[in-house]
Amino acid sequence: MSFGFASPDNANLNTTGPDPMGRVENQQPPMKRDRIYSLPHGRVGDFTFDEQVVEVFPDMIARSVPGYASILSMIEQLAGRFVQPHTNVYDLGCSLGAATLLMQRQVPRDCTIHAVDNAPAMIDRLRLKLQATLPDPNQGTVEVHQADVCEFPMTNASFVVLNLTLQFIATEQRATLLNAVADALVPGGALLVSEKICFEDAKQQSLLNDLHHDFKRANGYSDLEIAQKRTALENRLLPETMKTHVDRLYAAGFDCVVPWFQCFNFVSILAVKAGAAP
Ligand SMILES: C[S@@+](CC[C@H](N)C(=O)[O-])C[C@H]1O[C@@H](n2cnc3c(N)ncnc32)[C@H](O)[C@@H]1O
Ligand SMILES: O=C(O)C(=O)C[C@]1(C(=O)O)C=C[C@@H](O)C=C1
Repeated sequence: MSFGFASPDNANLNTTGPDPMGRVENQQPPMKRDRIYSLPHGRVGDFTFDEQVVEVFPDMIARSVPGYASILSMIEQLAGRFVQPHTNVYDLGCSLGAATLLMQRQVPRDCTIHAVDNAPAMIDRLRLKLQATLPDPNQGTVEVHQADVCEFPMTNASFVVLNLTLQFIATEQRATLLNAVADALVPGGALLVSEKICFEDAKQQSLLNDLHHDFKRANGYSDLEIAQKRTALENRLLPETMKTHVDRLYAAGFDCVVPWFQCFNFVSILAVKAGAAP
């Protein structure tokens, strides 16, 4: 089945590489296709961000998350708006630094972007990627940290990104993490949270789940791949409702909480701290 939209599949991602947004550019190395769940697994283990996943991650996320490239593009735009001079930017659960590298284009040299992830394979690959990039003296610097975002100290932050990361944190730890982000933000600073969500209404849940699976099928995943990945994520990716997210962000002390993006069961929310930027 093929649709008219520019899916990662019809963008021919096998022969050319992605830029940080997952768009096609010729100067990048070829992106490896995700075939992790293409053959039957005797027992499907819990999903982990290990070497095997890291190897195919850009292809996997682009073919699995509807709107991923759009969200990344807007993260760059939002960084341009919210990052304040002499502050820190945090990319929590940075993976291979897709958001970090886009934000860096908007972040002045007196700022530091802290790219944080607890998966050693992700961090090793990100460090190699950064070593291969010539630093631009006009842009902010990137510091890479292999750490648990729930324990990572944050201070003097103007923009914080949790792009598809909160969903992997134990639900009982989420409020503490969001409170820490709200405390670390300067007045007028902002947090962006992108998540897979669930729905209280059974019909909405079933419809958007089906539409997500149609999206995956249209991007070349088989029913077996979809089913096995679903099993692998069952205890690892724990979606919550939009109301749970919004209420918890207000409870953390944010002044304005607004869902700005939704594609099927994936959303992105912007939460702004009160006060004017100096
Ligand atoms: C779906 S990926 C995030 C994608 C990435 N933000 C992007 O925009 O391309 C989730 C990431 O969160 C990381 N992660 C999950 N739990 C974490 C934790 N407690 N501390 C740090 N990183 C975590 C995983 O290792 C993984 O790289
Ligand atoms: O929900 C799914 O089926 C997914 O594959 C989603 C998802 C995510 O949202 O992070 C899960 C694991 C990978 O990181 C890439 C995509």
